[in-house]
Amino acid sequence: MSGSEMGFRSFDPESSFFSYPTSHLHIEELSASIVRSHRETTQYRPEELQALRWKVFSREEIHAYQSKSVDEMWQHCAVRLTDAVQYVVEFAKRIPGFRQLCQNDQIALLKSGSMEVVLVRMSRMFNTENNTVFFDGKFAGTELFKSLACGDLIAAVFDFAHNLCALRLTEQQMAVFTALVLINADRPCLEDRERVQKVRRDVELALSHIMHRDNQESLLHKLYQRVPVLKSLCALHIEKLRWFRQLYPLTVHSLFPPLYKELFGSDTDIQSLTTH
Ligand SMILES: O=C(O)[C@H]1CC[C@H](C(=O)N2CC[C@@]3(S(=O)(=O)c4ccc(F)cc4)c4ccc(OCc5c(F)cccc5Cl)cc4CC[C@@H]23)CC1
Repeated sequence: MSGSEMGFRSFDPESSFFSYPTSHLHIEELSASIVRSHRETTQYRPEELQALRWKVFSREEIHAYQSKSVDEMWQHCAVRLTDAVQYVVEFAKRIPGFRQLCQNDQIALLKSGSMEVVLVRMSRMFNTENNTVFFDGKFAGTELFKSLACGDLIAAVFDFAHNLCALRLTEQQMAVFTALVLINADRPCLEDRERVQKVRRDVELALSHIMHRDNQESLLHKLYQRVPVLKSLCALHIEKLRWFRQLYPLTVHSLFPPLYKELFGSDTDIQSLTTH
């Protein structure tokens, strides 16, 4: 295979232009557009979160959350999760290559990956010094979520956020990592797996390019190690939702956001995720 077929323009001795392998330029552009999409579709900037870092809930406020009924607190979190997922849908739509995928595959990737991206994004909202997460305008510890009656899931969600937050990813690294979490050719129900793999390949190159540039290649394997934990967290969430729906079928049916039910309810077809 010749250089030009591999996407390399040969050096032209006449012109002063020393050509980069086009793939490098393409990867640079891809990284920049993913970072821009991330910045445009996250609800809080790192500097805002930094400024709010020590704004924690008072004992009375925590008690108020703990006094909520199970179904009320579940509904509250379901609404917040659905809101966060909508930002992830916006993020996905702005990733070059994602929109070129067929509608079915865009929806399949969002259905299986959006919760994982939200959980990765949550690590930006975490304070490892007092083990709290930004929630409803202040930082909250696990005890605030007691009325959800799923302490093991909450503990696992906090644990994941803590470990990822401890890696101190930059916004650029976080942006490209979330694109990688989303664009996964092993997801179920994909029509054109090859196409997804091709888009993923470029995002993988973008992540290693950024980590190399930041001299933090050692973080790459730590990041890849966190991915299976995401999968188990989402499985645990679905398991808890089944338990919750048995107890409170009406709450789920009439008070949970339709998008939440489409994403996390069992095999309902997706209406509101259509990404045109
Ligand atoms: O876009 C941004 O910038 C950010 C905005 C804020 C986003 C964020 O952190 N989040 C979006 C909503 C929220 S949360 O803030 O409500 C929250 C909930 C529990 C926690 F321990 C911590 C936070 C959330 C909601 C439900 C959930 O699983 C489904 C679920 C359960 F697990 C358990 C019971 C009921 C339900 Cl339904 C998991 C998470 C984790 C991510 C959290 C992250 C992205």
